[in-house]
Amino acid sequence: MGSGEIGIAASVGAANIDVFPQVRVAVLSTGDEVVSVDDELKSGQIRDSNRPMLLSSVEEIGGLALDFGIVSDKKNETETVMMKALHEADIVITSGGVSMGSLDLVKPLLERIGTVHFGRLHMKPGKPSTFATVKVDNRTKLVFALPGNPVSCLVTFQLLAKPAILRLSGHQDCNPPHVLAKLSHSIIMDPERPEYHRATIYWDDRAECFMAMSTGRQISSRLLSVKSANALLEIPSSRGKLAAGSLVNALIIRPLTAARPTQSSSRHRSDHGHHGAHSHHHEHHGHHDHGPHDSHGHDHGSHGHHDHGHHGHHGHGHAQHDSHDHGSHGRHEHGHGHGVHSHGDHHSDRSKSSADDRKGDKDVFEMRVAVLTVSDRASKGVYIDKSGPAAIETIENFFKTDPKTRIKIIHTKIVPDEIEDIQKTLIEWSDHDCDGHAHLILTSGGTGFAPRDITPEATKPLLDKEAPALVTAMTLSSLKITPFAMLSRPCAGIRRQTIIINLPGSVKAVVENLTSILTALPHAVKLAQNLKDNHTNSQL
Ligand SMILES: Nc1nc2c(c(=O)[nH]1)N[C@H]1C(S)=C(S)[C@@H](COP(=O)(O)OP(=O)(O)OC[C@H]3O[C@@H](n4cnc5c(N)ncnc54)[C@H](O)[C@@H]3O)O[C@H]1N2
Ligand code: MOO
Repeated sequence: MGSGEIGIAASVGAANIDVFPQVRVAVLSTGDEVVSVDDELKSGQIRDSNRPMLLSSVEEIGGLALDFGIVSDKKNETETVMMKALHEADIVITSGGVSMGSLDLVKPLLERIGTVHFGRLHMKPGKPSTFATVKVDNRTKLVFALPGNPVSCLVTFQLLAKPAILRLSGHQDCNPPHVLAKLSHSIIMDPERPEYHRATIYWDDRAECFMAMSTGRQISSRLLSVKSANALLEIPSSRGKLAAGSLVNALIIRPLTAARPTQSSSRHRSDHGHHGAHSHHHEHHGHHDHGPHDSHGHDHGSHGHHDHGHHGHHGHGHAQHDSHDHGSHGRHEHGHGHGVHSHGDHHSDRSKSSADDRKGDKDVFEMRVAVLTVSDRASKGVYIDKSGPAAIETIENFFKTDPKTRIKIIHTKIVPDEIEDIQKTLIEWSDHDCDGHAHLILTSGGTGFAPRDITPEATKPLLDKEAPALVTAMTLSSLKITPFAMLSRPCAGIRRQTIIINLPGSVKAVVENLTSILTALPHAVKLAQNLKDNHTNSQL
């Protein structure tokens, strides 16, 4: 009952009315690596964000939340706590321990004590979500065993557990309400699973429609992707992108507010405003639908958690492992306040102010980047080089809102597909002995199968160490977009203190390949310079 209904009851003299009892929901976290928020965090451990998140989600919708704490990955302990929870609650919600690892004990336990109705869902995030019923004292109890990844946990709570709690609380309409919303930017779809993409929905007075703005990188360990999210966009599984301006179904998970979202969590969104119906809010800046503007959580996303997945539920190491990979993303959150503003906003003003904010900050790392375009025709002026500028735009955009990294383009050059020209330039840019060497050299072009494509052959002999995983990362992400990615033969590695990375020649491929590795580069560059990098939080 809301206040209106209470008023009606009062107006007819109904001082006492029959209501449904509060639904009792037990919440527990599983995992040896998981520690409570007030415990000291040791190496290999991760703070329990799921339990506080689930407890408050239950209370938000009127349930009675019962805290059953953290259960270690021991068979007996899991069973004892589960049985206690089942006795005391109508619904038990667990998180973690439901994928395929040898320590993922929850599913086998549920199979033993009850009926598992589903143990996997074709959705992203939330694939290992499990639902079971268990008969206790002749009453049927519901168990939602949700994935451990915090974002997956919250999303599946919204989609699976919340409707059940509402139903048992007596609500008739239990599914999340939905509206159609227009994407304020493009989104790269997941070729395998339909995705519930976290977004902020707001009404646009001028366009007279709801707009949906992604919360940024969608990897399921990154809790910042649920910050300020009031909707889950239903993104179909397919190849390619859903263009800016597309209408999507948005499931509302939190009340809409009157405030237009500020540009928050993602670098990917920094220039989206100019797409589609939303264009009047921004000064145009000439960027178009390139990769870095997409919200393409799945590229990173799937790598991240599938990797963990293969190790199953052996928590140790994950948290630490994660922190390098994902940690750097947290920094991008500082974009707050830049972005979707009212009329007359100057993009250039925004970049200036964010650059100014960072000026003089000792923590800011200035990454010296050099870009070499390798192309016979561009070097002769037969066509204008677009790939070099695309690489520059991609890297600059990516780090624009990163308070800790500033990009300085120190050289650009176009050379023909000649080993000698390429090597001469790479040596010059990396061997400059005083502080002037490039931290990062990106080459574009000459990585294919054509007879003149020799950039990798020119690069390889100059490297002191190869970095094949950078190439793997690029290949894996590009293969999701096109099978022709396998026809690129880049190499990457370190010469002295300079990281050199070959990128393919086409603008699209440059953007896609570069985007897939940028997140790791500041850390890589600092390591190559022998500089310390800070420890970061894997859930941010
Ligand atoms: N062989 C397969 N492996 C995995 C699959 C699969 O289908 N086959 N699915 C992957 C997907 S998708 C997900 S999601 C994860 C979920 O696995 P679990 O539910 O078993 O979760 P854990 O391994 O226990 O944890 C995953 C991740 O989350 C961290 N975690 C766990 N609990 C908490 C908590 N309370 N608060 C914060 N963070 C938590 C944990 O440390 C891990 O890093 O499985 C994939 N694998
Ligand atoms: O399905 Mo997992 O829940 O993608 O992260």
